Amino acid sequence: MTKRPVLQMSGNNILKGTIRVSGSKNASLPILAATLLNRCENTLENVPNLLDITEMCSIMQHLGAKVYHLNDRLHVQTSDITVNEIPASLARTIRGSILFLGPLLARFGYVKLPFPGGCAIGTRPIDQHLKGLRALGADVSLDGGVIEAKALTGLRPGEVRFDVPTVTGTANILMAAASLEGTTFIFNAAREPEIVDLVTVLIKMGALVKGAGTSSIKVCGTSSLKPASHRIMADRIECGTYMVAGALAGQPLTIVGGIVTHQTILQKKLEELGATIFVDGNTIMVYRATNPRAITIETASFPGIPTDMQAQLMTLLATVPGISTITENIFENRFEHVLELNRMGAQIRVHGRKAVIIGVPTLIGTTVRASDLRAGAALVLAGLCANGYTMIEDISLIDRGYESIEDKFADVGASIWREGLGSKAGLPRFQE
Ligand SMILES: CC(=O)N[C@H]1[C@@H](OP(=O)(O)OP(=O)(O)OC[C@H]2O[C@@H](n3ccc(=O)[nH]c3=O)[C@H](O)[C@@H]2O)O[C@H](CO)[C@@H](O)[C@@H]1O
Ligand SMILES: C=C(OP(=O)(O)O)C(=O)O
Repeated sequence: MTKRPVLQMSGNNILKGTIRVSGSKNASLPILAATLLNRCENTLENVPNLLDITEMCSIMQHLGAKVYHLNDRLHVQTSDITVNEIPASLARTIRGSILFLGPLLARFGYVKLPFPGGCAIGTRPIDQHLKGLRALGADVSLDGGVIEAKALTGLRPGEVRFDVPTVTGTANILMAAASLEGTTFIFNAAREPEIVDLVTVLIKMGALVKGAGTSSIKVCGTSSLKPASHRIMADRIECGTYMVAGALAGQPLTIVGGIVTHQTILQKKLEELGATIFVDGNTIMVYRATNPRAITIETASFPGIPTDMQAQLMTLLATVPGISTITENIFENRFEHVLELNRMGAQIRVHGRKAVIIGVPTLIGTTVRASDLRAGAALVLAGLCANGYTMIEDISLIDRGYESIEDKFADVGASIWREGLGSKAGLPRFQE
């Protein structure tokens, strides 16, 4: 009988040594989708070996792209894309599948795509993506969870004004606009670093883009985009997760390969809590908070505390004396990890969007379940510091976004291992 893999760890770990941050999942996904625009061979470095990337590449291959590794680079050849529909079986595996909407519509004037998958953390509407594409001349309909968009005479540049800043929505409009002759304006755009990384690639392809990283972006597109070669930025959520691990158990934990300027607010919060952090260039050294203080956290879009760090921070606050609070402002249903942390002895109550955390002396190891990617990461952090043995089930959710998490923590002294069939994240490398 197949035994699904689990992560196991013995508790009270001290983390000492150097841990390296991989390439960003949420930057790789739109950049992979953007390669559909130029009908060329593109070369990407630092693409992380993650389940979400494997799924994204499978969709690219379904569409007709050739995707293969050569000397640690991912080559993506998009000359022969013939398909402009994605079946539900592929689209529902990842949130990133929504990122094909803009590029396929721009390339073919038609796309049919079921609602995307991804972390179950709220309703995750896509009305802003559709509003943006309509502003560029698309005729969009929704039928039984399937999106169909047409622009039979082609999309046209225009003005897109988002009601809420959406990361993947901004990426979709940027990609479509980059391939349209003329100027498109995007207002209330997302300012996340992953948008800046995507824009860097679109500029390499030949689009002129101003304002990435601010809420107003101007795109002068071209219908003859060139091939691009790009090194994906470091994963700021993985980096943040290790910073929290350092604040929990670092003696010290040294994090390399991240981008310090992406962590300004997180660093301030960890220091407010009592962790000691030294920064030298992009090396971040984090010492455990020995006399931690309760703090208040609110998630926000960049440069605020990311919603993707909320669960990990909750683990950190679970054993801080006093009463801390976390308000989740981005997604309305992102507290599933509370049940599992409470199972480990935490005292957390949820009141709508606010979690009230009464610090307990220690967490206690037990069997828990990852309900989504970051909830899974939060449980890894909890298990590393708890008293006794912890087992985490449903770890494929963790493999969506953390490359070799158990190897990385084991290399800095943690007692953590994976068991069960398909034990190593088991991600197929695309053929050389
Ligand atoms: C693949 C990827 O990059 N995923 C990230 C991306 O998700 P994703 O792009 O799905 O998240 P959005 O930025 O779109 O969501 C931000 C907010 O806007 C709302 N909204 C969004 C779109 C829309 O059409 N209508 C609408 O109301 C959402 O409900 C949410 O409240 O940004 C999130 C917020 O930083 C991160 O947690 C995810 O890790
Ligand atoms: C929510 C996340 O991912 P996705 O948007 O791909 O579900 C995440 O990375 O934390």
